[in-house]
Amino acid sequence: MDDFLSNLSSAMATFTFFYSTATFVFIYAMFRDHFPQHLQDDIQKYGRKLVNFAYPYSQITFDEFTGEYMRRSEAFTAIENYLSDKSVVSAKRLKADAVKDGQSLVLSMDYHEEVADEFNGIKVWWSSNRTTPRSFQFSVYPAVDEKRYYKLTFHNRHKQIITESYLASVMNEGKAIEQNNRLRKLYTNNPSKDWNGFNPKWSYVAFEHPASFDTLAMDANKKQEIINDINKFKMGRDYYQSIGKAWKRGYLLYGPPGTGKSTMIAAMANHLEYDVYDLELTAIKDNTELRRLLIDTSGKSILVIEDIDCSLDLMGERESKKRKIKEDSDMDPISKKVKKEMEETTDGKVTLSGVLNCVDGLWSSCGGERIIIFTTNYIENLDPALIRRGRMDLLIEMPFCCFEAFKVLAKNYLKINSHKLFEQIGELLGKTNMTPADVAENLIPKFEGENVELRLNRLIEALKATKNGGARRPNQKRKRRNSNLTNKKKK
Ligand SMILES: Nc1ncnc2c1ncn2[C@@H]1O[C@H](COP(=O)(O)OP(=O)(O)OP(=O)(O)O)[C@@H](O)[C@H]1O
Ligand SMILES: [Mg+2]
Repeated sequence: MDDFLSNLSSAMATFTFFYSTATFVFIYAMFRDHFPQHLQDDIQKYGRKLVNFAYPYSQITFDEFTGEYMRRSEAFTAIENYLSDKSVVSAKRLKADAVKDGQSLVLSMDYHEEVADEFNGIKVWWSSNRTTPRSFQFSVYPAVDEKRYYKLTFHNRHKQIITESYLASVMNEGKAIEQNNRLRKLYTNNPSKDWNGFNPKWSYVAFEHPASFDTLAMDANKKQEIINDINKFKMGRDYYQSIGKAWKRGYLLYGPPGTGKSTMIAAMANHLEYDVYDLELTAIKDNTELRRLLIDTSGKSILVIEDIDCSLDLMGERESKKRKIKEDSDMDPISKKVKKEMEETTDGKVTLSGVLNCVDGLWSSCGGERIIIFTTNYIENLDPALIRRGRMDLLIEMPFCCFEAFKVLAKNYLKINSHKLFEQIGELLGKTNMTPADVAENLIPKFEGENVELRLNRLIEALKATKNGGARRPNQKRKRRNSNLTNKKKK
């Protein structure tokens, strides 16, 4: 009997629902067809006021993926981090994600959970949501049309303070938490032929290079100038905004092999706590691919292009341009236009000026706090127009080992600040071109327990041999090798 009654009441409820919906649709159609437009507008206006009166709350939605290229939204990530702690306290259902490559766990609220937050005495509510795919799909990968988003709900009368102050504080706090949780990464670009939905443009390993400015061997004043420059850059958000310049800086490191260019990049990345993108230009076909790669990089990062003399065709870039102008002057205007388009799109070989233009254009418009570093062993091969101020902000020479640099290496490798043999070594270094890498090699113990004096004497012998022409020539031609920054297998 109970079953019968409950079935009857549910049937009646369904009937009532359909009946009222049909009535509403009918009345709405009458209203739309027969009422004059101005009356409809007034009624809608008052209707909205009534709804606002009955439900005086506003909502803001933050989607996980946004924009034409469907990049993961920075706001979404910041909110996720911001809500992490609050969720642990108040949400009933939590999700766990591994961060720092599985070294620790971050908890966040599960879908369709809600947590409350307070800002200057104002109460707001955050909910975590996802829309599931419309059709059933059997796949091991996440559904492509699944959308995740956060929704913020607050009273209408607090709209101004929420949109102007609360959200900014959520973003700042969320980004700070992310900075603490994240594992710093060294990215390398994959060959463009392999890019697809499941193979990303960049692969990464954990960036665990131990270099620091303390262990970097070079002239102390020069080192301090570089540290000041990058510190000023890191703190310069408002400055760059006030002068209307993109928040980016370009360095060119030049010097013979083994003078510490890659070590300097690692020291900079560690000092700034930035990720590193090691861009291998030979794996890219044209400027379009370069643009796609650069769009896929994040802020707080250093983009490195090592050995540009080996990666790019820089020699005579101007010469070939001059030649082209002469050839073009013999052509009719239509052929000229077609040729120009072909050169810009299909031919589109990557050049240093192409890279700089791309970086200037993209980074001026999408986010800041980025450094680009080029390295070369042969600065004399670069077109002076490309390394002028404004294109490269600072040229940093990494020279052969001087006495001051040696003292840093002695402290690193031998744990000493002075020794009776230092004077002789200083004299020899003044007359010899030996790289810090070669000096370091002589200071490393060759057998268990080799003492300091033996190692210093070996260095003295090597310096004497170099002085007499026995050392390897630093200016030998060579091909681009794997970056010295890479320290682990890719993921
Ligand atoms: N200035 C330096 N300070 C401390 N260590 C250095 C320095 N220069 C070289 N070394 C040591 O020598 C090794 C090679 O140096 P590094 O790879 O940084 O040279 P490089 O200038 O990048 O050379 P290349 O032009 O061949 O890429 C480093 O692993 C480091 O141990
Ligand atoms: Mg190097």
